Amino acid sequence: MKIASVHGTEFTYPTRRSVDSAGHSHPGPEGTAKMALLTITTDEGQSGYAFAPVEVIRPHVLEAFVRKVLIGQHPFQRESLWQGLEHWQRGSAGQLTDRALAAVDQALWDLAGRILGQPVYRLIGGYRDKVPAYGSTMCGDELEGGLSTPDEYAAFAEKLVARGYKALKLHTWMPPVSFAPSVEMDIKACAAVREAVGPSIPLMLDGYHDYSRMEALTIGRALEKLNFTWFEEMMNEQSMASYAWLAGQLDIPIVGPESLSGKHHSRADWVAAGACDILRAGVPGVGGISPTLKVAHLAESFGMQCEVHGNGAANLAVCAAIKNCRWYERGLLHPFLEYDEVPAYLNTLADPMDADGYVHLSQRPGLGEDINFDYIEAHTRH
Ligand SMILES: O=C(O)[C@H](O)[C@@H](O)[C@@H](O)C(=O)NO
Ligand SMILES: [Mg+2]
Repeated sequence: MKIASVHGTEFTYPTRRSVDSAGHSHPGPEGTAKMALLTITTDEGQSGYAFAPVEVIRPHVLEAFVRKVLIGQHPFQRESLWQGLEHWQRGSAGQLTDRALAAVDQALWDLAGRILGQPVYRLIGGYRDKVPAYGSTMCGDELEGGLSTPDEYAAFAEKLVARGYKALKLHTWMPPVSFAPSVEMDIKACAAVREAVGPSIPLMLDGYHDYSRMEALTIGRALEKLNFTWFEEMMNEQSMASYAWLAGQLDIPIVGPESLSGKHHSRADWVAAGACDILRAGVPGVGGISPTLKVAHLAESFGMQCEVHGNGAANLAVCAAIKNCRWYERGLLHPFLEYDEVPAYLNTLADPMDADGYVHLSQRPGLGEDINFDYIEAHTRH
């Protein structure tokens, strides 16, 4: 069995999510977005799939790098294929991104599951069949009735608890919001949510990502008084020393790194430097399911949790495969958007959550995404 073809299909789909100048998503008018579906097919006709941003797996990336490494190789040789792609990254002038490696690794895992007739979460560990979710809000905004005031965060938090979430994470206000960043507003939002949901619901803050050490310390001390569960990405993650300093000043667990590049390599440095109390890795951000597992196993070796960054079938599979991840990040959520609405390119949700706050793993072979191939075909940009 060998990999015979690799191709990307660019398609459009309707969305009400828009992205601000800092890359944060917010509700917006009904519009059209683009997505790509990566398909890796063997010489025996079996295919594995992964969704990715169009620019991540654009034709140049597939032709200049991915096909050179994959074509003619056994599809189960994932580690060798991943290492081959990582080798190409250094000389790619930034064209071969970690997210491209992630899409390829994800599609190879999906392919293996489809060929073997097994869900990927069982192939990579199979620790549990359902995972408790925390509701992860969108970043704050200036939309009346949205997430524009501490009281609106509090009202939304009550709705999320009523929906079944057993924990909540606030993304608060960030530029370009006119009054952001604001230490005072962040603390007020956290206090309002704690007041609204009561003392027993685990709460986390993932606010502005570039506070100074003293600003972060002020917020951290307030979160300790509010009995928050963790404090995430409050300073520039390129300064590991700042995180090590803050972790030494606070009792509340510091979570990271999320956005930092360097895959499992940089995360090993954070553990060695004591820069975080809980490690963080997401499949798109660290280059795939395979390196995310390496981060999770690294964390476990040091007695640490690894909280997986982000939603989606691949992140969910990792959460279900390992013991040292407490939550699945379900989001991003907003009062104006219905997260449970199935995207047009799927037939069913990748992460259905029951009334008790558990997300159940699909038993479909592969990553379990119920892909609407007819929709994608009909909306493909040729
Ligand atoms: O910074 C962002 O765009 C969001 O916060 C996003 O990364 C969100 O998924 C997050 O930080 N989760 O922890
Ligand atoms: Mg985060």
